[in-house]
Amino acid sequence: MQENFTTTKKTSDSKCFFSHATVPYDLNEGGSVYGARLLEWADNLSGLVSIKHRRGSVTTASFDQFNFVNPIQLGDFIFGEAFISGTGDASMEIFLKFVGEKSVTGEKYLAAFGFVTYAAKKLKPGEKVPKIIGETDEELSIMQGYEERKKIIREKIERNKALTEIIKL
Ligand SMILES: CCCCCCCCCCCCCCCC(=O)SCCNC(=O)CCNC(=O)[C@H](O)C(C)(C)COP(=O)(O)OP(=O)(O)OC[C@H]1O[C@@H](n2cnc3c(N)ncnc32)[C@H](O)[C@@H]1OP(=O)(O)O
Repeated sequence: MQENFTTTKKTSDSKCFFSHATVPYDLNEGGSVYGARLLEWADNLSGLVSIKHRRGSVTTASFDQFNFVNPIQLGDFIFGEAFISGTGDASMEIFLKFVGEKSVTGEKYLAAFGFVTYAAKKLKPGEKVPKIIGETDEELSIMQGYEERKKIIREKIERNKALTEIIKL
């Protein structure tokens, strides 16, 4: 019998949010938030988004890019947001951003943003991840660049094949 897969979903079906008040445990020796803490939150947030989008198991394929724009200081609030910004057959690209906020003045700044690719696991024969429909102006603008980013990823994957041949174990 033919399986009936959900073929399209909206960004709001899977969008996820993160909020946190910076504590000493988050800091590097320079007194700002340790980059790897942000990467951990980013991986977790994008994992949730991709699971909600495909409603099945997923794995992180690549941090395609991650940009640390401004350091986050002790006591600042951090607000994260992530949504599906493009889909392939088995892959989901997640855009995410972290916005810092001074807890007393409310002043906001862009702390970091990036793109992470997740791959769906255990797809059934003929199944693809659902396509994505953007809803806000910001989502639609970011989604416009997906095909160009995917082209770069395909080229990277090809180059990596050659690299993995020469990496010594
Ligand atoms: C049921 C649920 C319960 C859940 C319960 C709750 C749990 C609460 C979770 C909280 C959220 C935390 C989530 C943490 C998630 C980890 O921590 S995952 C751990 C780290 N990641 C890994 O260990 C992955 C290791 N790598 C691999 O397994 C394989 O290399 C991969 C990534 C699956 C790719 O395998 P492959 O054979 O190359 O697969 P292939 O079919 O060629 O490619 C599949 C797609 O991935 C894309 N892709 C492959 N490599 C790359 C790359 N390097 N760059 C970009 N795209 C790539 C391909 O282009 C392709 O896309 P499409 O063109 O089909 O759309």
